[in-house]
Amino acid sequence: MSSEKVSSSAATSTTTFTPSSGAFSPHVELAKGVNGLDKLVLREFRGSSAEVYLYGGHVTSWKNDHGEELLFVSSKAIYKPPKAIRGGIPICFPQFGSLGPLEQHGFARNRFWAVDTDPPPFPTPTYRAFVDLILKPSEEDIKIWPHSYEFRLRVALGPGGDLMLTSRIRNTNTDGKPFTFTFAYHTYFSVSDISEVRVEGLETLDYFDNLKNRERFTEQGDAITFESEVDKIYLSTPTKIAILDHEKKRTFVIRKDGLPDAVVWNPWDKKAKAISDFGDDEYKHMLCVEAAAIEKPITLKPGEEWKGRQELSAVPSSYCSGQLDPQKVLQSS
Ligand SMILES: O=P(O)(O)OC[C@H]1O[C@@H](O)[C@H](O)[C@@H](O)[C@@H]1O
Repeated sequence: MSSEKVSSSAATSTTTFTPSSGAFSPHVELAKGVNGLDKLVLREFRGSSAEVYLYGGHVTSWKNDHGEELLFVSSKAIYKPPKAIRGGIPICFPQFGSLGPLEQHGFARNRFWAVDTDPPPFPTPTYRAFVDLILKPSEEDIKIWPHSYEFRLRVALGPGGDLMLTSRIRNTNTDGKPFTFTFAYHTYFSVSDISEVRVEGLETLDYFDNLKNRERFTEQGDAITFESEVDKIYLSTPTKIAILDHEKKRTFVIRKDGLPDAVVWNPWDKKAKAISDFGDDEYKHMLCVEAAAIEKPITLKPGEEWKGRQELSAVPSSYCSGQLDPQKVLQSS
């Protein structure tokens, strides 16, 4: 199946540790971030980089080989529990949004993850710059979501600067019980001006509109552009979605696997003012396009594992010289 559920009764052994400098490859460095929080900095030799906080297993920076930041992080972001960091790539698990009894977007984004020193083998190519993190429930977590799991997150930077996130979630319940979850990579892309941006790949699809009691609608045939608040969950989306930033002459391409849905969110001016860790005008410079599994929640029996992957590329303007042709971007492999 596309979400790559793998059944296995083999017990997995995990070693986690609090990182110290020198524990990683030359492409990965442990550093102190805001408020003294641990972060891992990934660097590729051409100059691209990424940063991941252990708090939230949260990617907060992705830069191309010119050192340009490709993700949006709010100037008002609070790097402190229980608030998730506003921007970058929060992980929504085990619940997307308010679609269940847990706190909004679940708790993975405001827990401290650990470095996984001995992850099970990866089916995807191993890049030089990568880090493996793991989240397991604490006793407190089990009180609010009574399940045992291992959530492994690999963050990898490709030689050309592509950013890959792979999540592997395994049910390790010993009581024989399955569990069910929804999931999203809540990626905040940095854009020059939201009014100049369009999204390709979601035309004609059905979506739930969060601003209209999650009623179901069908998108028109045109590329999606922005002139007011948007909060939609597109269903059964293609494996590639493109975000075209005309002013920056840059196209982001999202490739995804195991994540059929895509959330598109921009709070616009009024909602922006109501979000305490978000600047009043910052909505102009961000767009969330979130690879997700929401409409059909994932159920895992004990021993089963689910995998969900997203790969982000930023195609520079020269590549799209003249007119941007999203179809070519979408059709290329
Ligand atoms: O403020 P939060 O909890 O990070 O959520 C931000 C937004 O996240 C989006 O994914 C949701 O669709 C929105 O409804 C929500 O407002």
